[in-house]
Amino acid sequence: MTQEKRPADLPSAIFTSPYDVTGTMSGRNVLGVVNFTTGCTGPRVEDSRLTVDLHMAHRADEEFSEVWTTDRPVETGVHRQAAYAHDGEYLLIAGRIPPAGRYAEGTSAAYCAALELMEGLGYKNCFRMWNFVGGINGDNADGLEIYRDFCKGRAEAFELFRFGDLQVPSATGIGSLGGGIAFYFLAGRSAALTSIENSKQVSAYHYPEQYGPRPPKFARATYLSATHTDRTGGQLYVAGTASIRGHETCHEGDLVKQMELSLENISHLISRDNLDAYEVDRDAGLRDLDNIKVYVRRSEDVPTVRRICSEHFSPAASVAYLNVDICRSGLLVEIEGIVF
Ligand SMILES: C=C(O[C@@H]1C=C(C(=O)O)C=C[C@H]1O)C(=O)O
Repeated sequence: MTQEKRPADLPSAIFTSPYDVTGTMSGRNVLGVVNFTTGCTGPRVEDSRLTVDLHMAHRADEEFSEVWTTDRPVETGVHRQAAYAHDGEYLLIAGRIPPAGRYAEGTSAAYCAALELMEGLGYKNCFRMWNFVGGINGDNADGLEIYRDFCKGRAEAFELFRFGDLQVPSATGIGSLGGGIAFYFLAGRSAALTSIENSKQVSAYHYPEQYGPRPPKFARATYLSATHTDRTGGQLYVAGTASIRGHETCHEGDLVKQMELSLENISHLISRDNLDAYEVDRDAGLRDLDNIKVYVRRSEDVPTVRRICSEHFSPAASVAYLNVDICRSGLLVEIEGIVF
């Protein structure tokens, strides 16, 4: 971990054992604890701490917690079904849509509640969203794939909030082992953000209709900095990235090639070549990534995925492997991370 390098005015998170959350805080305040665990419960404020349980682990030995911390004092609260915590500069908000036959309406309502709260408290710059979708590749009650159903609801909520495509945050939309759909968002008050696309991929919000009635609305990455003029010292939040070129799934059935293309997509995304177009003066690489989550569809692929990751990521980086389904049934692996 490279926590000491992080500017105090930008958010930071670490991965830790769920049994050691308090021990690893070194005097910082906790904005929220996201548990990747063996069951899903609604987000809540527990011991004045925002706590989220996501059903993303098959066994106790796979569990971990992602802990967001801050130097500033934290306030927590509950708004409709969402629970949140904020420190005057950053807000973490989490919600959940319980298991249902259809998700678009519930997603739109839950997203609207969260966006409404963000707007009301003045955290208008949402820079990262994570979505955990139970039965992601299964069908809803109308025969529409659950991921596509979710995308429909999300697009509707963004429309209601007049959230333009160029403002969408980077995101992850990934399978979970149960519990309906759970999500958490990060938003800033005064921090500046730039949405970044990958010049080698079609923007997700422009995917053609073959992938569902409404496209997935997210950016490939967001650059978050204390001010608009800071084009060097900010953070890069890399969205869940898979073996997709243009808008097409590549290398179906070939794990190693999918890993290579996913890594290549991230390399290009955070390289000077791609960032130049956004006036972000950075040339980052895979070795700069931290808080990496690697989603692997087939459990038997995990050892190979681990080996390939160890060849590309810094040995100091935190990397979590999660054995869950991925938004397109042809995808075997997906990777996200943060350049702090
Ligand atoms: C892998 C892709 O999409 C996935 C789905 C996302 C979503 O719907 O929010 C975001 C990133 C990925 O987790 C992709 O389309 O490239």
